[in-house]
Amino acid sequence: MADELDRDQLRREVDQALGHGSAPQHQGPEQFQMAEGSSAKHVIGVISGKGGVGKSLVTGAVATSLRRAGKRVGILDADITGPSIPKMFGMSGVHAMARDEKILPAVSKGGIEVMSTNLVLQSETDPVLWRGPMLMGALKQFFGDTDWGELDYLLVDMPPGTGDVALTVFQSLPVEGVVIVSSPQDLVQMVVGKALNMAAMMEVPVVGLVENMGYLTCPHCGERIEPFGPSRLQETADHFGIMALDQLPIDPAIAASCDEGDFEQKMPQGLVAKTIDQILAHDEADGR
Ligand SMILES: Nc1ncnc2c1ncn2[C@@H]1O[C@H](COP(=O)(O)OP(=O)(O)OP(=O)(O)O)[C@@H](O)[C@H]1O
Repeated sequence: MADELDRDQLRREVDQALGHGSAPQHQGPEQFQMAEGSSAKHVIGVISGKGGVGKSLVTGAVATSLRRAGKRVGILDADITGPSIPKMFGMSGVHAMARDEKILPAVSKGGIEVMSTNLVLQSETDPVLWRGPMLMGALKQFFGDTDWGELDYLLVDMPPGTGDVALTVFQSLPVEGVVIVSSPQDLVQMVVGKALNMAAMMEVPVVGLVENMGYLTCPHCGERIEPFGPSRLQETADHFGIMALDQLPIDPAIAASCDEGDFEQKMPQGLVAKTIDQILAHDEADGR
């Protein structure tokens, strides 16, 4: 018994020494705040069950479409170890500046504000060899120490999968909805279920499902070719009880404009029309 008491006493001392003293055991995750003078009416995440399915492309397309619709738009590139947004928006070699202890986001030609690891690295080919706490610190700074100004939409390009940073985005940023991006193979393999489960567990509503690279149009005869078979977008969306949004083709011109940095200028009109309708409908329903 005496031994038991000693152990309790020891635990209290250890807790106190570690600063856990009398703090409640379950305080919940830290909520990141935007810097003074900055705000976002809507924070929307773009997620995927695995990498390389076109999540950044869809983030960029949604941002470009909202900007073309006259909205004030920012992109927080939370894909911290594999950022691809700056290149797409012609910001290769651009470095974020600081003013009054705040980071100034880079601004695209069309007026989209961007914050990304690539804007703070010496060179965009430098590998990001950061461990968990640094990744979280970067995310917190990108959200909270950046001079975003007053945004209508802050889009968050999430890291692929369901790792630490993705969970932190869900827990610490006021994400009001997520767009899920998938490839035709994901729909077959139900990889999309992983992303959906993460959103459900974090209690974040799903805007809908986008299928990328499901078909291509023959450049000679205009025929629609479906290399992976007929689309399963609607079937999968129905299965999970979410909305089927856009189907994006495999388009070499899109890939080229992402590489050349003029995606914003060259993006075909209506590429993510259903997604935008859905996002704006929510905006109108809010009366904002
Ligand atoms: N519909 C498409 N047509 C042509 N190329 C595409 C299409 N979608 C994506 N790509 C190309 O595929 C590559 C990967 O796309 P993207 O970076 O958007 O994927 P991601 O899911 O964000 O990847 P990661 O998970 O690694 O961040 C890019 O080079 C992009 O230009």
